[in-house]
Amino acid sequence: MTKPAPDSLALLSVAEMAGADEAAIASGIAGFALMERAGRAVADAVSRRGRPGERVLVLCGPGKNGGDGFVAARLLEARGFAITLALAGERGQLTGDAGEAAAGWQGPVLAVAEIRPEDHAIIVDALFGAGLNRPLGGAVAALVERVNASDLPVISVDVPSGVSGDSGMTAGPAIRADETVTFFRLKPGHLLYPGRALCGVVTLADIGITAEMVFGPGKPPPMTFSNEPALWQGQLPRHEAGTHKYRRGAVAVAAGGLAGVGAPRLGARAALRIGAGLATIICRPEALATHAGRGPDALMQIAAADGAAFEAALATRKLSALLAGPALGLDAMAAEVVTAALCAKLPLVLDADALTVLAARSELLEELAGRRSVPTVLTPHEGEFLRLFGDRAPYASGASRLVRARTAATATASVVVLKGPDTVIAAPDGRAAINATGSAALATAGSGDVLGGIVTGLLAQGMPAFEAACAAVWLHGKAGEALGFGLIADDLPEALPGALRLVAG
Ligand SMILES: NC(=O)C1=CN([C@@H]2O[C@H](COP(=O)(O)OP(=O)(O)OC[C@H]3O[C@@H](n4cnc5c(N)ncnc54)[C@H](O)[C@@H]3O)[C@@H](O)[C@H]2O)[C@H](O)CC1
Ligand SMILES: [K+]
Repeated sequence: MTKPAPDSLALLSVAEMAGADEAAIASGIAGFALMERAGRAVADAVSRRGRPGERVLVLCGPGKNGGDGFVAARLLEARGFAITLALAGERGQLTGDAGEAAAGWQGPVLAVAEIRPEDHAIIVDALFGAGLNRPLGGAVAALVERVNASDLPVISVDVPSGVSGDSGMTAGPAIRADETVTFFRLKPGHLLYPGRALCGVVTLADIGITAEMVFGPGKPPPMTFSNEPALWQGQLPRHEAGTHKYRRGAVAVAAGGLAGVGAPRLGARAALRIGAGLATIICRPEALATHAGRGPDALMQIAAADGAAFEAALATRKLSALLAGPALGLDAMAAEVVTAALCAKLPLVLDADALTVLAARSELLEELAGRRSVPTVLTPHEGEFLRLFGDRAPYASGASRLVRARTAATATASVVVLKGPDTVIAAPDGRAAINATGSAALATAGSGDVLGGIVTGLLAQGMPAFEAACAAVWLHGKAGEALGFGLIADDLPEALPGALRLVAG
């Protein structure tokens, strides 16, 4: 059993965050005390950006997000800022902690239609947070557009108004913030686009809720994480001094013919660079000479003329993991290779063409579900995901990437890496992680082939599938960051030793 992931990386859904609130209150902290601390954290963020005397516009909504705003307004006025407070809603409707916070505000409460954002230096967005339950409309939507058009610095409370805390998605207008102050733990919406971009810098404030209260004995373990080294570093392969190449695992990469020689080699090189002891390309006979003529010398190649020969090649080699997909082809031979790959009891990564082949043959998808006991990782990008799972709920591209990846992982009994600028890694057991490393520089031909090779290389060294996929995505991103724009996929394997040094214990 792998050691439990650190709760410091936990991401909490809106509902889980409400549970954290309740746990804190059950432990004896008054709900209003939480709001006071939340409002203070917001006031501190404004104080870091502005100077007393400056005009601050505080936009409050009808619920507790607005309550945080009322507290922040009161504290900022006491610090010498000139506060304009506007309420989207009726003051008489404010109840509970928000009503108490509003009662603490002695200044005027304007209507949304009365204010001019442009007359201020800083704007606090305390309109909607965890309670957003429909697209912003009417006067509030118009206000959001005016705030965004003002180009003034905006500090959002909890999440930018209009952004879903669970998915990061926006169904209508949404505030574009320079900074978002949130509480206790991040939400998925802080790391999933467009929410991640709309948040600006996310500041995590301690409002008195402790890990003990939320993750302590008897509480369910966290299942959603920010993809950071602490999540998998302990499972990275370690090689003692006396090791040898066979101990470091042997990778095979199923390749196609002459049409795509480069892609499988990128995967194989990445597997070697991440630490696999051996890598062999199994290609079609017409491509053998081409593969043989290319470096690195550590890379071997053999030919397989059909599915049976491929299966025999797998059976006669002491392999530890297999990558199938990069430039595999989409013809009958490719389908035979994917079938053989699924039937071999080898840790397996399916990428690119193998996913397209899988999508075209539903019987193979059933084979996948039968591989419960063998580590299997699928690494689709958006298009491959939709081809595999269809564009219907809950897989549809309009749904939360977290939900989509999780559902796919359960359906295929495989780890699913839904690639993108906010790659989500989901395991069949319900765990999921959202990645934040990398940059647009990685959107280049062959980048995915390298990622597939890194995952395969880590599986070959015995790393569990979910942790191997999380580590691979993180390292791939870091390699891309180190190289920056101008990188081509060929550079990525060579940048892996540097990325590994960031996490080498
Ligand atoms: N531990 C914590 O996380 C703390 C969180 N706090 C703050 O509480 C809010 C959540 O407050 P809640 O009252 O549940 O919801 P909101 O204030 O976000 O929304 C208010 C209300 O608005 C209605 N509504 C929803 N969507 C729309 C819409 N599109 N148009 C109009 N009206 C809408 C709906 O009825 C909502 O109930 C959280 O974000 C934190 O900021 C605590 O203050 C501190 C501890
Ligand atoms: K907000």
